[in-house]
Amino acid sequence: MNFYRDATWVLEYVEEQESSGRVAGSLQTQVVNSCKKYNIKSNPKHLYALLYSCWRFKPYLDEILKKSGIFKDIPKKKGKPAFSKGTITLLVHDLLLSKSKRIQMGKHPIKDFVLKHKTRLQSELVRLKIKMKVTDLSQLLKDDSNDMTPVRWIRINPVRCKGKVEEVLETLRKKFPTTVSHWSEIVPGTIYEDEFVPNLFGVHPSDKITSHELYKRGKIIIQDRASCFPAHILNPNADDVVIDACAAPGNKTTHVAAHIFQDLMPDEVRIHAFERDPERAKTLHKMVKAAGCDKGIKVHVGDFTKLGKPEIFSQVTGFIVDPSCSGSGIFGRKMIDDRNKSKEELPEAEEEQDEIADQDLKNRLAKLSSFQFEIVKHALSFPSAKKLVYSTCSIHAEENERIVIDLLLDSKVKEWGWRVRKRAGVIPKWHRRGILAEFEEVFREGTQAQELADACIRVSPKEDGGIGFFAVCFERD
Ligand SMILES: C[S@@+](CC[C@H](N)C(=O)[O-])C[C@H]1O[C@@H](n2cnc3c(N)ncnc32)[C@H](O)[C@@H]1O
Repeated sequence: MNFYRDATWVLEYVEEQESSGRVAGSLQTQVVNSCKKYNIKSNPKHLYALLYSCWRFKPYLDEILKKSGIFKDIPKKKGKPAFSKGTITLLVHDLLLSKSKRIQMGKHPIKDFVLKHKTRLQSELVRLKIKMKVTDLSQLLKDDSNDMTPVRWIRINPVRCKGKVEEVLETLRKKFPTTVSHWSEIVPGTIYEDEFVPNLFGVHPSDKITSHELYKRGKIIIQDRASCFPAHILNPNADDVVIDACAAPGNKTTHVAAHIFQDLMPDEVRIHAFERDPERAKTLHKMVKAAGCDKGIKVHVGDFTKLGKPEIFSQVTGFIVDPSCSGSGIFGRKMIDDRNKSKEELPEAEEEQDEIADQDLKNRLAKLSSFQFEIVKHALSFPSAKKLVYSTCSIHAEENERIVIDLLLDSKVKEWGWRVRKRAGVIPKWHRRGILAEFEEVFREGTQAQELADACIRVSPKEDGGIGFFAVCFERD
């Protein structure tokens, strides 16, 4: 029973995150986060496997559960339902849809309750299969085997290397003796040295990194290439004081630290990392510590737009703003996004379903983009700030180019003297830039639209060797 109880907590956590529009990261991340939050003892891999399958089948499971009337039958204990709907859903999943078609627990009242409804549940499953014209519900699931990163990116963390980066390189060369000249040539056992971000390497996703000593000692950090772009573009030096406005889990924060402190142990706070979610802030704390930067980075738990007062942080010169976004560029979210699309009802008519999904997405993007605009604008109001990198792992223009346009048109942002840094200062050799048509809609004269599109960086998911991404740099004199 303990396993199903733990799985119920995880399921409820994921559903709560999803319904509040706060889903940050993949389902895997959600499972790990909820295990931490509830101090869950069950094996996260087993929980993920159940949740993954349950999540994929959820619209069909919901239909079977509804038609079977099982929820109406839940007995009451002290006036409250004796069994949780979430746990029943998981048990029914295992009974009808798992490989073994068995509920994996010993004798328990909730198991007896579900088994009492077995015949009804099975006949609803048969009815649904006939309605959907399939012999197995798995035929209705979308293929998400593509929803994986093509490259595992790792960067050397100089702060933990104490001036001996060369030794780490040596160890990496021993582990991966063959160097390839393009990330697309990576096969197990080979390594690629990135041409855009220093000290960044690509290896095959099947090569185990997390069990390696370098990783355990914080000397290497797993971080997607595109996610390394913001700190590389900001390029802070020892004189800078930086705010990371949306910091957890801390990849960009620790990368900023690598620039500011390089291979010296930090001895004073030069980075302020804000994180609104207390649970994610715990992960941030851990990552900062593991990277050896805890003396140089102060974590502030709370909303940056409220805690981060310009008059308090008047010495801050640079910003990383990487707020919550739709996450449409990242891997491992496909089933979350598919579920978002299909949660209204079962696909009666494809077109109707597409319309509902389009409207849902538009509403979600409208909410996200107004938050993204506000948080960047707040950061731009800091008196000594000279440079700010805004980024998302979204592929939608609403969260990317259109935020840049709205900020450039904002009277306060103009008054504060901000402009967009040109391509020459934003990884000029990177081939994929912002969407020109978005800027042309607004900036119709001369070459301004082209310059603005060129100033932005876009990374296409998979095609460019990792997650989908967007980055732009604002600067002023
Ligand atoms: C995309 S994630 C950041 C990833 C991080 N930059 C990294 O590279 O590891 C966005 C984070 O911002 C946090 N967040 C959202 N709104 C915030 C706010 N107003 N103030 C502080 N943190 C916020 C979310 O909880 C989430 O952890």
